Amino acid sequence: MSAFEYRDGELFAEDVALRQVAEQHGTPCFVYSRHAIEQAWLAWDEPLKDCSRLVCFAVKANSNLGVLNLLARLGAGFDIVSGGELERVLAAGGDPGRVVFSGLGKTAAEMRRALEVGIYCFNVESSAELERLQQVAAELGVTAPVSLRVNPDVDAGTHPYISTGLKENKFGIDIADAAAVYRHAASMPNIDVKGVDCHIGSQLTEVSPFLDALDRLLVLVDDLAAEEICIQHLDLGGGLGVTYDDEQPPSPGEYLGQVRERLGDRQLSLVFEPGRSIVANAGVLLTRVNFLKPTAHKNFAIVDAAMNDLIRPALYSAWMGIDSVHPRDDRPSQVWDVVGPVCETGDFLGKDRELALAAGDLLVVRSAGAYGFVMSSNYNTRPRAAEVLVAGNQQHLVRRRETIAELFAGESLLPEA
Ligand SMILES: Cc1ncc(COP(=O)(O)O)c(C=O)c1O
Ligand SMILES: N[C@@H](CCCC[NH3+])C(=O)O
Repeated sequence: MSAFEYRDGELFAEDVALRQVAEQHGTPCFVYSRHAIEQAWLAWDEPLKDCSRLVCFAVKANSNLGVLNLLARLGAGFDIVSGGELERVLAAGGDPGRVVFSGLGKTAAEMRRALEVGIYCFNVESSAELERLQQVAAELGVTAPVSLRVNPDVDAGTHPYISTGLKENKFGIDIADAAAVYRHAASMPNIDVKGVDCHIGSQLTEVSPFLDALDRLLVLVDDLAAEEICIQHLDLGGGLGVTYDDEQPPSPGEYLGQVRERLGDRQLSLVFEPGRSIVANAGVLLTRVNFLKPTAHKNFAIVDAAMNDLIRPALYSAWMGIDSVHPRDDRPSQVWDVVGPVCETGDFLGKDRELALAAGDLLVVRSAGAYGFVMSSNYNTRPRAAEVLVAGNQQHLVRRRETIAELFAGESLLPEA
């Protein structure tokens, strides 16, 4: 069963009509399917069942507490990139012992908190970060478990804004310098060298760049072993792509099979940090057509969701599927630009889409479960959308729509002159 299917001429999320979600919670609204998240999680976890592994959901892809709670109950670990994400994981019932901390700008306060709660590993991205972590760990009288995030200089073949493994990218430690940094790390009293890490980019639709990166990391692992620096785990990051349109990315099972083959008889635990491939196609953005505006040059469907709700089309020219919740064949279909009300020409959700529309219709933007709500903003003083998680015939409001008053909270007028 697919999570979002038409039944009797209207679109359902599991056993709930999306029309009903819109009536109950309004639009715009993100709707997630519990079943789809569970299935996507299993697609990662099952192929690794027989080995020492940690699958850490990349919280940046979708940090809703309900979603994190569901994944925590399934036994997921979490990949975080900020103190805020750590607190979300803890609030959602995640196990800090299954958390990896990525990101190239960790503050001393973030390091301290992560050490206090006992995370699984820090993915360290520079020598300067290593020095700071040593200092913070020494102040607390503990040792910090560390992987170095290595930049293997591999082209992920994805959008330049989400490619992270080339030497001109800001991420990771140049693979040519990695052995020296490991030697230094191994000599530090409060650093415990555990693993090696890389993440070469997001929305990869081929396995080969991952395998190129892996080959380079394995050379490093073997060189370090010869120096008696023992790497216990290999973290290959996230990055596996999904189908938005006609992409045909490998399944997690195919990808993991090829990775495991490459490892030979090395005794390495495996860590992965998938984000998009677990949640993207488990979510849609539900929106209502506010006005239709046909012009001599273009037809615009002005909907109540905008770039502040879903920025991927505006930011990466990303194509995301758009469908009617209740398609009608009694109207002619026409080609529409589906746009939001924000005062930017870049505020579109989709261009040149053939749809049979009338004002008041409900639409969904597909594949919006990853990098959707998490990248939303209050631009144009628009409240953030609600988030609903559907499970069978149940709807759970996992985040209510922001109120206008909340948008002002924390601001103040100037003192009187
Ligand atoms: C360090 C790190 N790990 C994991 C991810 C998750 O990537 P994806 O959502 O493509 O699986 C990202 C984002 O690209 C990342 O920067
Ligand atoms: N935000 C990006 C992915 C970023 C990956 C973060 N490392 C997207 O929507 O495709």
